[in-house]
Amino acid sequence: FGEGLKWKTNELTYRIENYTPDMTAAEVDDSIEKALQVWARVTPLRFTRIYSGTADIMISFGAGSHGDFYPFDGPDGTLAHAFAPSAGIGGDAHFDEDENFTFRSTNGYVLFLVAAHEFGHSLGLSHSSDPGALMYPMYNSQELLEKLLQLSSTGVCNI
Ligand SMILES: O=C(O)[C@@H](Cc1c[nH]c2ccccc12)NS(=O)(=O)c1ccc(-c2ccc(I)cc2)cc1
Ligand SMILES: [Ca+2]
Ligand SMILES: [Zn+2]
Ligand SMILES: [Zn+2]
Repeated sequence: FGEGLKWKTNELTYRIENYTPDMTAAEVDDSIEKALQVWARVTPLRFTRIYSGTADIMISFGAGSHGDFYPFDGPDGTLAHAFAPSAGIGGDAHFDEDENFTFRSTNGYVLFLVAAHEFGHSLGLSHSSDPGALMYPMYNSQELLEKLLQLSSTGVCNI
């Protein structure tokens, strides 16, 4: 997804375009904000939420073919994808509505973790080979959830 590009400014806007029925709107908002905070802690970036118009990072849920050239594949498989920094679709993050996203419980995909991973791509990062890394290509909730919750408490981070 066009890795390696960087954002020109440190002030980025994001917009949550729609919600998943798997969680309450407040839980989705909280998951997205926390996922962005993870990156705000380790970069000079600042994220501002907007409620209309076009944001740098447009966040939406969709299933199957949802308007770009990367249709989703039903339950499991691809969970989400995000586009590297650029105008238009760049930075946008799409989440596969056919997945069961959860707030904190592990009987589904923890939205906070998937979003944090996707926003890494939105910032131009590619995958890491370190299995403990947030940008590891495989979703592994337990270890990372502890690490990220510890991060949000101590501020130390080795993503
Ligand atoms: O990696 C992704 O962002 C997507 C899209 C994708 C597929 N191949 C590539 C290659 C390069 C970049 C993105 C993608 N693949 S995915 O299977 O939907 C996927 C999403 C999130 C995660 C993930 C979530 C949470 C943690 I912690 C670590 C990984 C792994 C795999
Ligand atoms: Ca899927
Ligand atoms: Zn998409
Ligand atoms: Zn990824």
